[in-house]
Amino acid sequence: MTDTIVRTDALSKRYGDRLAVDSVSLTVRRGEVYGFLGPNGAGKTTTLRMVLGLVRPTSGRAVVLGDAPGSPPVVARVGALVEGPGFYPYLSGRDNLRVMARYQRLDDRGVDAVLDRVDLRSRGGDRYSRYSLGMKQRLGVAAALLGDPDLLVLDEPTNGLDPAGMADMRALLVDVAAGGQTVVLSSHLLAEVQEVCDRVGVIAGGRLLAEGTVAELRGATAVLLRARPLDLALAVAMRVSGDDAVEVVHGGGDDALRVHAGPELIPQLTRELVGAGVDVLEARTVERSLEEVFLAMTGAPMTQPAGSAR
Ligand SMILES: Nc1ncnc2c1ncn2[C@@H]1O[C@H](COP(=O)(O)OP(=O)(O)OP(=O)(O)O)[C@@H](O)[C@H]1O
Repeated sequence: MTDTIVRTDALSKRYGDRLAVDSVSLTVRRGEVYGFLGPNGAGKTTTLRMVLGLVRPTSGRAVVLGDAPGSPPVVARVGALVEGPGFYPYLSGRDNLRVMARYQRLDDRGVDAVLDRVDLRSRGGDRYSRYSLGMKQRLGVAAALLGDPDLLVLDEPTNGLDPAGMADMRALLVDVAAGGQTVVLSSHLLAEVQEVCDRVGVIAGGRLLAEGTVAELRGATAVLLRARPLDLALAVAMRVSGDDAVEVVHGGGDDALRVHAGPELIPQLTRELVGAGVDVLEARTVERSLEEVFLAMTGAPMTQPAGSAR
């Protein structure tokens, strides 16, 4: 069995003169939670739709579970939540899933199992229209889990959820991946992707800008140093770690040094600084957030203005 669950090669989609997805080549491996991250309009949904066989690529191709997207053997092994699922408001969550199970020629027994997995069993008899948004989203994941698929594709599964609902959803996705299923989710929320995903693909303007683990994308850690006097500290830090490895960072009237080095340099740095008569107020390691990484890659902030998320 191959360990590559999804592979796209130069996958592109053009709508009129707009290239919605521009030569995206990504790889999703078995058992991981893969985050497809980008601002609204970046091309996430279109890419996921091509991976699901719902949209035909203009050029390039996708291979899913070793086969063409949308082919019957692949469809049977993929569960998806792309755009709101069509649930009947007046039926209970359980009955909605029963309808879907029948539609997929699955027997009813799996219904309670998936309700259990999304922690909705005790509320399975309630009408869908009475569910909170978080419960509705979890029911959507339950529907995608029917038939025990190898791959779960979720478009913005936490969109619109409150922090508690997001935390529930994250825990659910980690649990799904721990059970051996592969999860691909899209999101425009960096913090969320940072917390839950093993690997991330960053997309903007239809192009895949980077792909890797969160740690790889953030790059090496740095040491943040608050010391006085700063100019003497700068000279010492440059002597210890090289001229190019030190920069002055300005923040709220409290300038500090950022030294591009790992935590193993902190003892030597502080020793030399103190030896040179510098007062060391703080020395700690810092990692770039994905937000900073995104900014460095695109020159534009990732965060959307409030209310612009769909
Ligand atoms: N059916 C379509 N016809 C024309 N243009 C489309 C169509 N679907 C998407 N687009 C355009 O393609 C671009 C990418 O859209 P897409 O929905 O894939 O982005 P996204 O990253 O999923 O964003 P969002 O989070 O807002 O859904 C957008 O500019 C969008 O307007």
